[in-house]
Amino acid sequence: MEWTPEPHELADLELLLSGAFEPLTGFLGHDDLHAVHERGTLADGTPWPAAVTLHLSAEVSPGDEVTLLDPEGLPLAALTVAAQEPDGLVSGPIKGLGAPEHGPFARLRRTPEQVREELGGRAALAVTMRGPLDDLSEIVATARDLDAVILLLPLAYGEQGPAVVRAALRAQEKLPAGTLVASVPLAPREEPEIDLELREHVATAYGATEHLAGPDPVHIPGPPHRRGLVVFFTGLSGSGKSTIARGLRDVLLELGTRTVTYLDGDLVRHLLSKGLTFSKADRDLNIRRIGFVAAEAARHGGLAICAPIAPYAATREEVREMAESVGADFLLVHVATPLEECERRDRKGLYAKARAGLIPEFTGVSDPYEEPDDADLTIDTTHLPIEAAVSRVLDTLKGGGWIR
Ligand SMILES: Nc1ncnc2c1ncn2[C@@H]1O[C@H](COP(=O)(O)OS(=O)(=O)O)[C@@H](OP(=O)(O)O)[C@H]1O
Ligand SMILES: Nc1ncnc2c1ncn2[C@@H]1O[C@H](COP(=O)(O)OP(=O)(O)O)[C@@H](O)[C@H]1O
Repeated sequence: MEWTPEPHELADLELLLSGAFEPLTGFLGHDDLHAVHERGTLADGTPWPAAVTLHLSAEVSPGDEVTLLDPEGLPLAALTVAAQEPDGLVSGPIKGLGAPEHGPFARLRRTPEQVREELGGRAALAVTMRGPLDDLSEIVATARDLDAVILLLPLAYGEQGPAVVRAALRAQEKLPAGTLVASVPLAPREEPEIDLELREHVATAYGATEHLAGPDPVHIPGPPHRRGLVVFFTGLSGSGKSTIARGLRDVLLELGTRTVTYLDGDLVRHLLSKGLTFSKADRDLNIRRIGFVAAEAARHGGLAICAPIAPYAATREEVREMAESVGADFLLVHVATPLEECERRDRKGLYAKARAGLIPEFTGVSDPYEEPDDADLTIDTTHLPIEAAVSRVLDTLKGGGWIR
């Protein structure tokens, strides 16, 4: 079978294949993980600080071969399953099928072996970096004391990856001639001590005789009016989502201070999600697609407005995570007009049809709507003029500093 691992798993896979995670040769299984958590070693006692795992939600059996793909479908490795835990974690040896040779600064992704060869047995001071180096003098002095070559290892992972490599190249220009740079896709670990220990292991694999950890990057988020924002309306059919969303879009366009992307419900169902039904799987896919486009707009500082029913809490949460993962904010507006009122309005005559059994799986009638408990704003439009509803959203945006 084929499987596309998550981004952090793919990063670990690359390090497993390149030898940067030596002595590991594959994803860890139950006994090794237990030992790592308990003692900071593998089951056989070899020091190893961090979990390196792969989660596979499909069921596999020992001996099965799984082809691991990158998000574009390129085969990266073959995993021979040793075991699968009840929670889906899969262990087993892996074999590389092709080097991932694309992406920014791919030419700087050298294997530990290549770097060690270049060092040719000289002492090396490795500096692992997750952000710019603010003090080069300490590095220069340490390298001089040790009579060592400086090896900058930008830990290029995720959105910030290219920026970290650029910081390493800038530092390289100011450091002594002969300073090497190799980019390492090491995903950060949650616990700082474990992250640091893992960085040391990786640095050693690259031939370091000494390791310095660069300073943690300082994340100063931009002011809210420059940050991306996804305003996500959810509610029953006829609750007023589109009416309020359109009103909001128009006011924002009149103000002219933000770039607005309006993902009109009809447009979505007729273009982006054409052909999808109202089954749970298709509704989820519809919402994920909307979330993906909205997050892309917000990634570049845009303000995206979406107004689907989005009946499932877990899927709404996924969209929140998609927005936040690109550094944008997410605002959930629950248009909480009760079913009776939506049905009384019945603008499109759909509730009548649903009651008559002509439309199956109709939200609120014969299909679920999970009320949000995490809404940033809740609006019941039963006795509210449209302008007042739009004003409530605008006030929230002003209050949060998203518009000025
Ligand atoms: N079975 C069923 N259930 C709910 N809604 C239905 C259904 N069939 C068609 N419609 C019409 O489709 C609109 C909802 O589409 P969404 O894309 O917002 O739905 S979802 O978020 O994917 O659940 C919704 O439009 P709005 O009234 O604008 O919400 C309905 O008119
Ligand atoms: N305060 C309000 N906000 C939004 N819509 C309202 C309000 N009061 C009455 N309505 C009416 O309710 C209906 C909502 O329809 P629509 O916006 O298409 O809902 P949805 O997109 O949630 O299906 C419209 O006919 C609209 O005029």
